[in-house]
Amino acid sequence: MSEAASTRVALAKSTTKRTAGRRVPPDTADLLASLAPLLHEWLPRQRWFAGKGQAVTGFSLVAATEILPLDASAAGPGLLHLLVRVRHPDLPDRSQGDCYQLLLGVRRTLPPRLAGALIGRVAEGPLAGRILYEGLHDPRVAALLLERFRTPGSLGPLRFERAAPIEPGLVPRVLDTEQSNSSLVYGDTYILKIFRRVFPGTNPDLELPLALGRAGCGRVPAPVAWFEAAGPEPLTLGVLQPFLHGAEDGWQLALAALRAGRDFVPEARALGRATAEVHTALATALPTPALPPSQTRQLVDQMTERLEAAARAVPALVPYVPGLRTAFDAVAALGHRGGGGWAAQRVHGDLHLGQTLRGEDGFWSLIDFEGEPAKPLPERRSPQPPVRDVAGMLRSFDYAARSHRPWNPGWAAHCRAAYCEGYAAASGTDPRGEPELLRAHETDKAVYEVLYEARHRPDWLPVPMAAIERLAAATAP
Ligand SMILES: Nc1ncnc2c1ncn2[C@@H]1O[C@H](COP(=O)(O)OP(=O)(O)O)[C@@H](O)[C@H]1O
Ligand SMILES: O=P(O)(O)O[C@H]1O[C@H](CO)[C@@H](O[C@H]2O[C@H](CO)[C@@H](O)[C@H](O)[C@H]2O)[C@H](O)[C@H]1O
Repeated sequence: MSEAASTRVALAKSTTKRTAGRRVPPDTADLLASLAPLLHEWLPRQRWFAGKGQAVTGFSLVAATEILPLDASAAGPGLLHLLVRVRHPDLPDRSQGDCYQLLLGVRRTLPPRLAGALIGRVAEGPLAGRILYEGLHDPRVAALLLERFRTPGSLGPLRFERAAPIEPGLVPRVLDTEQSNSSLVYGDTYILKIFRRVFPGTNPDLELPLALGRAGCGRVPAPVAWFEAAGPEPLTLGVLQPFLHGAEDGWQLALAALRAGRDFVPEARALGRATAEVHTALATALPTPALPPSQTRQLVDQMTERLEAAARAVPALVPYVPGLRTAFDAVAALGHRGGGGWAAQRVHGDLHLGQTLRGEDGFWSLIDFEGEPAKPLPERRSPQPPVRDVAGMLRSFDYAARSHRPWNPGWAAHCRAAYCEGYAAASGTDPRGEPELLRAHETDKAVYEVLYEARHRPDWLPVPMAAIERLAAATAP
C-alpha cells in the first residue's frame, strides 16, 4: 500500500465540521493517493517548495478540509484545503518531512483564464476525470477566502480570526512576484499571505506584527485577520494585512539608484532609523533576556554548525571555512559583555532590502517577519542580538551593489555607514560598537545566503561568495 493510501486522517467538510484526526472516511486516503502523481510532478516546481534537489518519495496527509464541495453535481469550483507532509529518501521518520499548505481547485473543465494554474487531470480515485488546479488563481476561491475572514469561526480544523471589520467584495488578484509564500491582493486594501511551508506554533509573521501593532509601532502593517489549523500547537496558515498601495520596495529603489548613478545614503539612513524603531518597539512589547555565557556559546556553536553544514552542501565554501570560523571564535573568546551578557530580543530575522517598503509619503515600513524560512520555528522565535537584523541589511546593500555593473564598492560602503548612523541616531546604540558580534552575524548571514542561492538561484551564488571571500580574510567588520 502506498504511503498516501495508508494515511489516517479525516476529510473535514464545511457542512459537518468534522475535525482532522478522526478515522478516515474510506474515500479520503484514496483521494490523496489519486492526487499524489500530480502533486509529485507539480510541487517540486513551485518557487516556494523548500526541498529543491531532493527526491520526493511520497506524501502523507496532515489535514484535509473540503472548503467548497467536491462532488461533481455542485456548480462551480470545488476547493480542497490540504496540509501534506512531503517525504524525502533520507528522512528516517515519516513525521519529519516538511508540511505544505495547498489550496487545490477542482473543476470539470478549466476556463481558459485559469490555464496557467493547471496542475493536471486526476486519473483515478474519487475525483477521476476532474481537473486539479492552483486554487488561489481562481477569483471565486480568492473571494471566498476574504468572506471567511469577514465571518470568523471554524471550518473543520481551520480557524478564522479577525482583529478588525473587513471590507466586503474587493476584487482579488494574485501577487506576481518572487516570494517564499503566495499572496493575494484585494482591491488596493488588503494583502493576504498564504504560508506554504507550515510549522506547529504561531508564525512570527503573525506574532510580531500583532505585538508591534499593540505597542503602537506604525512601521509594520498590523494584521487584520488570520487563519490557522487547530491543534495542541496551532499552525499559522495565512495573515491578512493592510496593503500599502503605491509603496515601492527598498530593493527596487536601491537598484534604480544604482542605475541612475545615485547614492542611496538618505534612504539607508532612514532605513537604519526604521529598523531601530522596530527593535525598540519589539524590546518594549516582548521579553529581552540577556544571553548568559552558555547561550553565547550556543549561538556561536549554531553558527559554526551552519557553516559546516553549508560547506558540505556547497563545496566552494570549503577553502574559506577556517577564515570564517575566526569570526565565530572571536565572539566565543569575548564570552559575554561586561558580565551582564549580550542583549537579546525578538528580531525580524531575515531583514533585507526586499523586506522594506517606502510609501508614497516617503515613510519606510518593514514587512515579512517570518525569519529565515529554512530555520526551525523555535530557533526563529528565540531572542537574539538585534545586530542580526543590522547584519542582514548590511549584506543587502552589498547585494545591490554587486548586482550592478560596474561594481561600485563605495556605493555599498556609504549605504552601510549611513544605515548604522541612522540606527544609532534612533536607538542610541551604534551597531559598529560591537564589531566582533557584527562580523559574526554578517558571516553567518553570508553563509546562509550561499546555501539559499545554491538551492534557489545558482546564478546569484557569486554575490554571497564575494562576501565570503572578504569576510574570511577580514579580522574586523
Ligand atoms: N503590506 C503590504 N503592502 C504592499 N505590498 C506588500 C505588503 N506586504 C507584502 N507586500 C509585497 O509582497 C511581496 C511579498 O511579501 P513577503 O511578505 O515578503 O512574502 P514572502 O514571505 O512570501 O517572501 C513583497 O516583496 C512586497 O512587494
Ligand atoms: O523570500 P524572502 O524575501 O523571505 O527571503 C529569501 O529570498 C531573498 C531573495 O529573494 C533572499 O535575499 C537575498 O537576496 C536579496 C536580493 O534578491 C538581497 O537583498 C538579500 O540581502 C539577500 O539575502 C533571502 O536571503 C531569503 O531568505
